[in-house]
Amino acid sequence: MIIPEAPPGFRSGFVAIVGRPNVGKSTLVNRLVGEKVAIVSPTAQTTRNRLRGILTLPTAQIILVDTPGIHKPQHRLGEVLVHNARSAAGSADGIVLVVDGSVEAGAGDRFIAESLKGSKAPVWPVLNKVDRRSRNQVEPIRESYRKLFDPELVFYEISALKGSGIEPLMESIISSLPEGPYYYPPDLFTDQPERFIMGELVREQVLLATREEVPHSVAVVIDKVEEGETLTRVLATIMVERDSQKIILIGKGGQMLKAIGTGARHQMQKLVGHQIYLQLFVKVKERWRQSDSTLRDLGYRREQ
Ligand SMILES: Nc1nc2c(ncn2[C@@H]2O[C@H](COP(=O)(O)OP(=O)(O)OP(=O)(O)O)[C@@H](O)[C@H]2O)c(=O)[nH]1
Repeated sequence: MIIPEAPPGFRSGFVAIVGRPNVGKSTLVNRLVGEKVAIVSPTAQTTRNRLRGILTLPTAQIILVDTPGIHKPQHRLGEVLVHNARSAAGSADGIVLVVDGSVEAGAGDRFIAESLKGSKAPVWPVLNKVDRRSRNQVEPIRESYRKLFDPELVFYEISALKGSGIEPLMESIISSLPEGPYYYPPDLFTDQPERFIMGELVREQVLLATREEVPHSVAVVIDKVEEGETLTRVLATIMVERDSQKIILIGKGGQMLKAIGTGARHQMQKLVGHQIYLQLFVKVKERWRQSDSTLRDLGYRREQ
C-alpha cells in the first residue's frame, strides 16, 4: 500500500482513548472513524488489545488508540491490559478521557485520575452517554467528575452511540495535533489485520450471548482462513476455562453455538464484502488467563 506525501500544513498524531471499562471508548472510536473497527458489548472489559482506528481527512490524520478499560487488575490478563492502556496514554499526542455521564463519579474514576497524573499530553475530558439522562440530571453528574478531576475542567458532552456532540470534540483534537505525515495509507481504517477483527467479531457475539464469568473466560483463535473466489472459509476456536463454560457455549442441541456463529458470520460478511462459511469449535484450557505463554500465543502481550 502506498502512503502519499502529506500536503503542507497537514496535521497528524496519536490520540489515546482512555477510561474505566464500559464507558464507551470503543463506541467512540467507531463513531470517530465512521466504521466498525472495535467490538462493543455491555460487558465490562470487552477491549483487550490496543487497537488503532484511523480517521483520514483532507487536512489531517488522527490515529485513535482504543485501550482496554483501566481498572484494578485481578489476574495476569488484567495486569497486561492495564499496563498497555497506561503505556498507550503515556506515548500519545493527546488523551481523550472518557467517563460515563449517566452515573456519578466513583472510586474507579479516582484510580484513573491517579493514573493520568503527570501526563504531558493535552487531555480532552468527555462525558459520554448523556443521551441516557435529561439536561437537569447531567449537571450534578458533571459536577461530581469535576470535583474528582479538576473543578475547572470543561467536559465535552457527547453520545458516542447516537453521534451527538462529536464535531466540536473532533475539531478540537485536530487543531491541537502537530504538523506531521500520513502514518497510514489514507484508505485504511484500522491497523489490525482482517484475521484479528474476525476473531474479535466471534468474541463479540459470545459477549452478547453470555453473562457472568463466561465472557471474561473466553478467547478466540482463528485457526484458518481460506479465501475462495466467492466464499471465504473460516475455522475458529473459542477457548474457555472450564467444562461448564463449554456446555453453556454449545447450548442445548448446539443452539447457542449456532446463534453465535450466525451472528459472527453476518458481521464478517460486512467486513469482507462476500460470503463467509464459518465453522466454530469450543476448547477448554484451564486457567489460560493466568498463563503467560498462552497470553503470548493469543497476542495479549505487554506493549512498550
Ligand atoms: N446509551 C448509550 N450507551 C452507550 C454509549 N456509548 C457506549 N454505550 C454502550 O455502553 C456499552 C459499552 O460500550 P463499549 O464501547 O464497549 O465500552 P468500552 O469503554 O470500550 O468498554 P471496555 O472495552 O470494557 O473498556 C455498550 O453496550 C455500548 O452500546 C452512549 O453514548 N450512550
